[in-house]
Amino acid sequence: MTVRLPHAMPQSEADALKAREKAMAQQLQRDGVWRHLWRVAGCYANVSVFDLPDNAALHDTLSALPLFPYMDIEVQPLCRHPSSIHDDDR
Ligand SMILES: O=C(O)CC1=CCC(=O)O1
Repeated sequence: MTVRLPHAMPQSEADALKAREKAMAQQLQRDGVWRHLWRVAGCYANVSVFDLPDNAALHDTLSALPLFPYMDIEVQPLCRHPSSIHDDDR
């Protein structure tokens, strides 16, 4: 996800959006839905792993994010690799 806030957006509006995004992201992590959240070094972007039952649920989750209107999102479907030794890849 790459965040592209308009330069003209007032700082207070941007700060409020980021605070709502953080609260939702942390709740989704507690719920086990947002499994990984990594900053892309040097960019206002992240790489995330979501655990959801299907594409419709992923779309509903992503489009409910407060920053959704201001993000370019690229989705790559993942599934368990047969050689993985990590239980949490299931
Ligand atoms: O900062 C970002 O990459 C966008 C974002 C995702 C979760 C969050 O709190 O901010």
